[in-house]
Amino acid sequence: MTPVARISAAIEVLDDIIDRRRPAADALKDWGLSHRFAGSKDRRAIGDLVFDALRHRSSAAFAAGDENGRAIILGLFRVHRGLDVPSIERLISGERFAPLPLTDEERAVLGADRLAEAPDHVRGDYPEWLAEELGRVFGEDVVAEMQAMAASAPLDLRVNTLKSEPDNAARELTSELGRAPERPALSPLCLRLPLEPERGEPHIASTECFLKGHIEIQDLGSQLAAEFAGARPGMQVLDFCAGGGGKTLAMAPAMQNHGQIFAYDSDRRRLAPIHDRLARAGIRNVQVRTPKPGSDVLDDLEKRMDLVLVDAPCTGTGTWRRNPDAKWRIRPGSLAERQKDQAAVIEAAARYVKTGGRLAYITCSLLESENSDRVAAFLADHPGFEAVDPETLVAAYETEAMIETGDAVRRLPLGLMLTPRRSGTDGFFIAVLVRRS
Ligand SMILES: C[S@@+](CC[C@H](N)C(=O)[O-])C[C@H]1O[C@@H](n2cnc3c(N)ncnc32)[C@H](O)[C@@H]1O
Repeated sequence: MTPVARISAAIEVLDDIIDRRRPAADALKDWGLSHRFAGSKDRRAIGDLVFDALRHRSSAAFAAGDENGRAIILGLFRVHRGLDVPSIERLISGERFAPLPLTDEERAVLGADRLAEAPDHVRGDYPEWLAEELGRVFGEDVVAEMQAMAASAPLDLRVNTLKSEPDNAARELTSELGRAPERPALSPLCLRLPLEPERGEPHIASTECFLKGHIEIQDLGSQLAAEFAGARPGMQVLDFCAGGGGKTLAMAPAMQNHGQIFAYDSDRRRLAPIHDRLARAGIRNVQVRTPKPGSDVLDDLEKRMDLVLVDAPCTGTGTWRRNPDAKWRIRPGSLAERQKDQAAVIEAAARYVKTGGRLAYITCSLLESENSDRVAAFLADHPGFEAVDPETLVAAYETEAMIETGDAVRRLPLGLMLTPRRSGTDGFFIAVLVRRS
């Protein structure tokens, strides 16, 4: 396909997403099935353009004066790819399968550079109904924070210190991929591969480095959230919402395979991939507790844990860089559902914390109604728990990792927040509570 035919295809897919409220992945898959002549490079280029358009959907539509697929693509070129109107005209006209040439009206709107007058939620590309929530956490930084959330994300890897160490893993990866990973200052264990649209995402899962368990794919924010929880050698730890095991796999090396992690999730299908991942990583101190109907598989752990990690189900607003479709699909009803889940999950998890033990509450959400409010509500009902001062959490990590985090980690009254703008990570919230009685 010619580049301009790919633009037409992206417009078609976007219209399908918008008109039929379809998930982007489904619309792209269907387009591929009905256009079998398109090769893998075409599909990747069309997918990249569609996802980029979704990242900037609101600002691009505003700049082009309409909300359909064509307007969003035109606005994207104008505002986010820096093309002036004559360049856009040249880009889309003249060939077979090209979008129709610009109309006079489109030319005028695109040329007017109206975006500076747009409301915050348009300039920051987030849903209007979340303006109050996001304003509450970010105040006057809301547009800058959300613009950073609208950028695309790099691919982060965590070095598994049970099997390798950062310099070796970086060398190994460089020789396998033909490019050197970056080393983000916030963690000695993170290797980062910035996105290279021309080459596409490297297929990490087929590298020797990955297959031998030297590295894991994990956003730096998720790595840091596990670090702040503070798992140490010899501890008894319950990962209460273990899912596919991202946090368990990060905590086990921090415990140097000493002590015990119990990995549990109420959904056995989500837990399933953890077995292979543990084996590949050479982890020996994890017991997976798969739920069984009619039996309490955590019964013996009550009030025995040094650390209980609650990586709570949430709206995932902190992961919009990777999943821009989700930001336009989230509804108030789903936020309310998640808040109920969070209250239930933190309550259920607390019974396993021993006196003097810690309860770490983590979300990949930016919304205080899923973060500090949930922690505050729990503390109000459970006077035996108190929040660890966020400054203390940062200081402990800095000592352990031998780095200074500066302003990259934001201190909220009850916990820490990571964001793309500050920490160059997905958005995460982490609070740690201690059980005093
Ligand atoms: C954010 S995901 C966990 C991700 C995982 N910790 C990781 O790092 O890969 C939240 C998990 O909570 C689980 N969950 C939801 N409600 C739960 C409950 N009441 N008890 C235990 N797990 C629950 C979900 O099945 C889901 O896997």
